[in-house]
Amino acid sequence: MEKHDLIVIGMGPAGMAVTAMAANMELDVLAIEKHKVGGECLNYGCVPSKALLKAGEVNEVAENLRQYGIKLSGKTEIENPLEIVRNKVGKISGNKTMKAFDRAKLIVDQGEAKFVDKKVVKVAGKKYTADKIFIATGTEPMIPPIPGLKDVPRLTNLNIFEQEDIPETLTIIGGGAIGSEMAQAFSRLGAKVNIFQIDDHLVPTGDQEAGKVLEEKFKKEGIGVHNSTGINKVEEKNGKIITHTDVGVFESDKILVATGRKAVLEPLNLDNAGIESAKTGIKVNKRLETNIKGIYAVGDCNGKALLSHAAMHQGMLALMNAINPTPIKQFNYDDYLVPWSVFTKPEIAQAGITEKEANEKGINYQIVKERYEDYGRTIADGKPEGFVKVITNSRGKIFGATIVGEAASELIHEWILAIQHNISMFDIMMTQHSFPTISLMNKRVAEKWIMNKTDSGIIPKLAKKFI
Ligand SMILES: Cc1cc2nc3c(=O)[nH]c(=O)nc-3n(C[C@H](O)[C@H](O)[C@H](O)COP(=O)(O)OP(=O)(O)OC[C@H]3O[C@@H](n4cnc5c(N)ncnc54)[C@H](O)[C@@H]3O)c2cc1C
Ligand SMILES: NC(=O)c1ccc[n+]([C@@H]2O[C@H](COP(=O)([O-])OP(=O)(O)OC[C@H]3O[C@@H](n4cnc5c(N)ncnc54)[C@H](O)[C@@H]3O)[C@@H](O)[C@H]2O)c1
Repeated sequence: MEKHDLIVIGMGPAGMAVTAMAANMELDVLAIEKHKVGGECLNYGCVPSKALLKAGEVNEVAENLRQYGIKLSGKTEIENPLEIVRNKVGKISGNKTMKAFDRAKLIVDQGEAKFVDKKVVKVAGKKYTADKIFIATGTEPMIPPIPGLKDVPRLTNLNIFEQEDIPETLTIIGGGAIGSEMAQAFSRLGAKVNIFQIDDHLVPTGDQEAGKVLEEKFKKEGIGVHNSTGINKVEEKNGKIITHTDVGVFESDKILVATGRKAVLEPLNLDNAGIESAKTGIKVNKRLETNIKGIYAVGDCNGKALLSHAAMHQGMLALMNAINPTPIKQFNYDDYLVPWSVFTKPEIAQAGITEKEANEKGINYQIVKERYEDYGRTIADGKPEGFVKVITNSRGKIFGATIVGEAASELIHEWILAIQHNISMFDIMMTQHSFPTISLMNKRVAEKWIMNKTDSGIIPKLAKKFI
């Protein structure tokens, strides 16, 4: 039987991180991918969705040039944005990406890897063994049990980017990350979009107020947002999709289902290796090791965070744990905060806990908020929607930050750094940020925290005394 140092199952962001790092360390790696290298993220997720959002943004800017004093003679015409998106994905997944795996052995598109026992994996009729095995098999779209939904032609992230044209009308079930991003991308490229979701605000895992800012923008752009709405039935009639909801019956050309994800573990035959799993994914400890020594599960398949950067980070940590001879100084996944960003306009980004979570945890906190509409740069840019909201306390300890607005996905990293390394509001205030960057909003909110202090209490009294 062929023996390797490492076997990696699945070549999305998590598996790619393990494979590239291990091969770079001159370990002998076998990576097995049943479909395409790049996984969900590169082929059907992050990359095509961001490319389509960019096409939508460019069209929106072109259609609204008047706000900058520019007149466009004629109208923009939507030609082939989905084809351009596919070309971009093709370019990224080409030689440049594959070069990172030059030193590894890859088995791609030869079927699923399956456990034979805790040391042996089988693919395409051949058995392989390794000292360490990394499972990085990701998730698939979860289709909710809405009557009729399984019987109509439906879109998920797996086929939405394969369409030829932008549909005239699009129903989206789900107002989370995928639903919100795709609603704005397709709407800005000409589709009439309606979102239906059971939650009460867009991007429901995040801050409610931020979700409402996004909803207001969506409504201005003509996107229908139907929160807390049940869907009773979906059917196809004369080539149209008919969606029966609590708030009426809606007809559309296409329907996109974006209602969360599920790990598909049956094909792996985990039982043969005695690996434990739950409904949310493969069970792992803090070191990302399964209940079977030497077998790790990283990325979406363990259900800890459904995000590419988290998947890559987990891959890196698990590999470092696997090659670390000291059982004491292992890398603990829970020590590292996971930021997230939704790339709509305005963007929503989160670090640490939300206001709702602070309440649930009974934390004695105060909120400091700085609005985009009060800052010269964002007004000059024509991007006045949004805010930076920080959950802190009287000593300036930072528990969480929510940003909704232009460049939120960039600004959030300062707060991740602050929370993870115990940097305070005072430290942020004392750090120069160049003017007029949007990042300066972070310093302005820290200054506001100090101003709130100086508005009352001992500081004004001392200032008066010593002036
Ligand atoms: C539309 C969309 C947009 C997204 N946008 C973002 C974003 O902007 N930012 C972000 O951080 N995240 C985003 N995500 C989430 C991100 O795509 C996932 O978190 C990430 O892909 C998870 O990586 P992974 O390696 O764990 O799994 P995956 O990327 O799902 O890769 C798993 C791989 O394993 C393979 N596989 C499965 N079973 C087997 C088997 N038995 N044998 C061999 N191979 C197997 C699969 O074919 C797949 O290639 C988005 C997701 C979607 C759907
Ligand atoms: N920018 C990003 O980082 C990004 C972008 C896209 C996806 N993702 C990742 O992909 C994951 C999946 O995204 P998603 O949007 O599918 O899920 P999600 O968990 O973000 O949102 C699920 C949505 O589906 C709705 N829903 C669930 N069941 C329903 C039902 N029966 N009827 C009506 N509505 C229903 C919920 O109300 C919610 O709005 C996310 O957790 C996220 O981590 C990340």
